[in-house]
Amino acid sequence: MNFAQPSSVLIVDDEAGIRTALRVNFARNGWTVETASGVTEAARLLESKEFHLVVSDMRMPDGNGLEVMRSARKVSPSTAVILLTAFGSVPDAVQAMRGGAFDYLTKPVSFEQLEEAAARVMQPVKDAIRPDTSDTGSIVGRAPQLLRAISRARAASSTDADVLVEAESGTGKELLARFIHEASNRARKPFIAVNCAAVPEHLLESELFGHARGAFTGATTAKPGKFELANGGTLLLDEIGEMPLNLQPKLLRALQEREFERLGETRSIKVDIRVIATTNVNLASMVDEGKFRSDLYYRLNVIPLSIPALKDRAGDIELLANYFVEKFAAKLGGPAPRLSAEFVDRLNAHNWPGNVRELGNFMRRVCSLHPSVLLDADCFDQEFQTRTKAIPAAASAPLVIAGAPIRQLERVHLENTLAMTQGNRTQAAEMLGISIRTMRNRIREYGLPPRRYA
Ligand SMILES: Nc1ncnc2c1ncn2[C@@H]1O[C@H](COP(=O)(O)OP(=O)(O)OP(=O)(O)O)[C@@H](O)[C@H]1O
Repeated sequence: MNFAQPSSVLIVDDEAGIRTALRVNFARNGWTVETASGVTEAARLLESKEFHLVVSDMRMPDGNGLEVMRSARKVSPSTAVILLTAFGSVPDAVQAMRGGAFDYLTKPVSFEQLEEAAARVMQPVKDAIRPDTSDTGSIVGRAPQLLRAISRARAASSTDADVLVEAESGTGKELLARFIHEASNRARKPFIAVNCAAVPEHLLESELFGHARGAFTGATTAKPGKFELANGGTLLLDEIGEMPLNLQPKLLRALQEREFERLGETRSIKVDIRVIATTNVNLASMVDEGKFRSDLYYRLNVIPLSIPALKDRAGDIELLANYFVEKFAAKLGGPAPRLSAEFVDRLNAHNWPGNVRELGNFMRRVCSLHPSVLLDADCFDQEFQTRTKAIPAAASAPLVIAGAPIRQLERVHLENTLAMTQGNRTQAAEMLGISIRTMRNRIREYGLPPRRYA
């Protein structure tokens, strides 16, 4: 099925006046417009033609906008859907985002607002590239899937709902969480991050909820937890899949009631926060395996967001490589080297299992070891070989035959790298461009002997 040309939009609303007004305005801006008066008619049109954009009212006599969105998804997952929700209806807005809407707008909607949202569907590039060289708040990229994630994050930021970001390690989950915070009306309040995998299990409860003086050995003073410190702002629960099962009921209650007690205290503390949780393991399968409570999963997953892996973002590898080169050059105070076409080809040919973090680390190494005006194929090869060379012949991992499952390849790559670093996980994680906790997760997942990789 081909897209109707040029930019095509389907307007779904039971009010004829709104349909006409939107038809006229979209057409004036060069869009090809079709309209439907309800869910059934919309479904019929969606089956006959593919649209770039669907703008649908949320509540209609024969159904709702979520059903229109489902019909669109079924035939064309790439069609963006903007839902128009009733003024002040937070549940509608949250439902729209949960259902995967590109954006939602609150009625009464001005055509300018709608055109602005629609423009993001069609011309998202300039919107997403921010020439900011600080470590936060700048999400570089223009791949459509990334832009969609950013748009959804922007839409989520104007609700107060909790968000769950599921994506591979190093794809920018924390960056997206900061983006949501900064775009929200909590921006002037604290953004507090807790890495659930990095805090030792026995300290996590007090880290999150605080403790009274004397609550446990070593608790010489009372201390507030991250929930309290984030009051008014946003709490990031990074690597939520690492939350121990015994702590999950207390976390669930804190999320539901926004109320908890410090360890060793009976007084309840109330907070006003937005929680963003991130994970690079599939939480739904952890629920199936009984490792994560389903009620907590559903409570966290109010607005699901995902970020595509770097290898699936055509064009972004070069863009990011240039961004990192400029960033390092700015730090060192010199001009940024250019990337030769061969260098870029080689970058594009690699599959970056550690995603943007791995690319950033690689570019930093290349820039510091090859101070030249042009980074060419040789620079790439030398640096890449240094990373992958010297896998000891004795490495116990078997050879991988072409066509073997990717996971097998990853396992072997991991084993080889760990063998190369004599089992030093931190060093191996740095080389692979993944975080130490991802390394820990993979070692566990693949059942590699933990003591060898201390
Ligand atoms: N689109 C991007 N533009 C610029 N920098 C990025 C982008 N994505 C990621 N980065 C950078 O890559 C590094 C890793 O990003 P981040 O920590 O947000 O990833 P993550 O998915 O949370 O990783 P992990 O799961 O390992 O915690 C950071 O230095 C971040 O600034």
